[in-house]
Amino acid sequence: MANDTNTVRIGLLGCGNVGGALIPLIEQQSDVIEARTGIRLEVTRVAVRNVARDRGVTLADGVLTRDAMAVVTDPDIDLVIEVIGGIEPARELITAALRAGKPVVTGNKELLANVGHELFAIADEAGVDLLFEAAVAGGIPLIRPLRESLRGEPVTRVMGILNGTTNFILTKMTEEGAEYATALAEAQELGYAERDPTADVEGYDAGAKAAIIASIAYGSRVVAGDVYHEGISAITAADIGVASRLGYVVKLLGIVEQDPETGAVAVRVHPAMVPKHHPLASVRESFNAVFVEGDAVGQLMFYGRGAGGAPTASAVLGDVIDAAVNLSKGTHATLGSFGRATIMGIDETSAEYLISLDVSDEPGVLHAVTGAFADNGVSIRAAEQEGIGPDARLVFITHTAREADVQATVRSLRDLDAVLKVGGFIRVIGS
Ligand SMILES: NC(=O)C1=CN([C@@H]2O[C@H](COP(=O)(O)OP(=O)(O)OC[C@H]3O[C@@H](n4cnc5c(N)ncnc54)[C@H](O)[C@@H]3O)[C@@H](O)[C@H]2O)C=CC1
Ligand SMILES: N[C@@H](CC=O)C(=O)O
Ligand code: NA
Repeated sequence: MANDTNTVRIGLLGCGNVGGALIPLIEQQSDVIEARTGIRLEVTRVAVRNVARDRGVTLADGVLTRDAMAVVTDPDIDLVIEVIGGIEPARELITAALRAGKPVVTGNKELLANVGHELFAIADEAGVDLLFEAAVAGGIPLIRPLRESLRGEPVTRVMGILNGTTNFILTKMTEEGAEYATALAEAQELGYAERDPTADVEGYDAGAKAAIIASIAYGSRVVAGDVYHEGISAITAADIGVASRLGYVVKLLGIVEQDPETGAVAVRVHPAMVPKHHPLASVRESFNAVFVEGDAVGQLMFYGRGAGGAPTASAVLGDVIDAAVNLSKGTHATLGSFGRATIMGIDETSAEYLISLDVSDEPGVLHAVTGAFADNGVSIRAAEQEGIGPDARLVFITHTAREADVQATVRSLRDLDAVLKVGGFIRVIGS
């Protein structure tokens, strides 16, 4: 912080969807922020990859540079915001900023879910903030409630829609019959998707967010590699149609649970059929929603814009103000020290399952198929036949069953001569 003024001079790394929305927001709010905190925020330097690009924000001469490390090490910079994304050079830049005693605000879930523990240790050692509300569920305040308000809560489960891009795609496919590729292109155009949208559609982005949530909710370190994930790229219009006919919508869910006896943590991301009456079913477009369930507090739901430049910039700015106030007082927030979590694999989790089968039209098929379920200890809650003759398809929904048993059932079904194809396999959550 400049010695003789109340101005906190910000070095902004990245000026894309988020950085580009943050600059005008800071300009618009700076008088209010100063009146409330006594601190004036000033975006002093901005690092981007391509300085020639028109990014729709007006910056004074000399503010833009391609050299992000020069911004971090500039003695005129008090606080650093990282909205570049990816592991490197973000990791190197944040490390350098923290070691120089500069608080950092980031929206980079990929980085935090992989090497967050290393960066938090450096921040603690340096006695400065590393804040990241924007990294999980964009503009929704979730990290602060989890780490502050719910600190003493025995959290049993956190479950939610954690990726705006995939929720946008699924909404367009469900409501408008849009093609997957067209809906993805629109999400990219609207600034929701990651630079490489594979992270969104294959569940890595939601997985990174789920790992961060698990670490904070259970106070033990969960990393991206611990998360089981399936994305939405294999979801077809037919899957969405079957789900709809049966009274469900398809959502990409992140689920974080702890075994109350062993303390082991299971973190998974996969498409799921959610009953139409469930609150998560009504979460549309780029909105996110996160259910937190605790023994004492019961059920909480956090809802709002999980992606997009302006909502994410809002979360970044909240952190920037906190970090600036802490800097002026010589204090900082701390996450505490996290040991490594014991991880429970997907095999040990439970859900209901929809399994659909293309079968041959011959006597005894139903008997053989239901036998495969029974042999593996999986009980059937509902069954129906779609079509007749050679096009017949059997659709089953199980009672709650262990994933390992259901996977064994699917293997048994594939071994049956009468089963031509296991055409659909999707977990059912929230019944
Ligand atoms: N877009 C969204 O809805 C959300 C994004 N985030 C996160 O915020 C971060 C930024 O996201 P977006 O703004 O959407 O990305 P973007 O791709 O639109 O912008 C990235 C910016 O970083 C700059 N950049 C890239 N490499 C650089 C380098 N080596 N040196 C200097 N500048 C460099 C680019 O020139 C660009 O200005 C990512 O970590 C993302 O996961 C988090 C929540 C929501
Ligand atoms: N690509 C992400 C952006 C916010 O985290 C998403 O679609 O949710
Ligand atoms: Na958030």
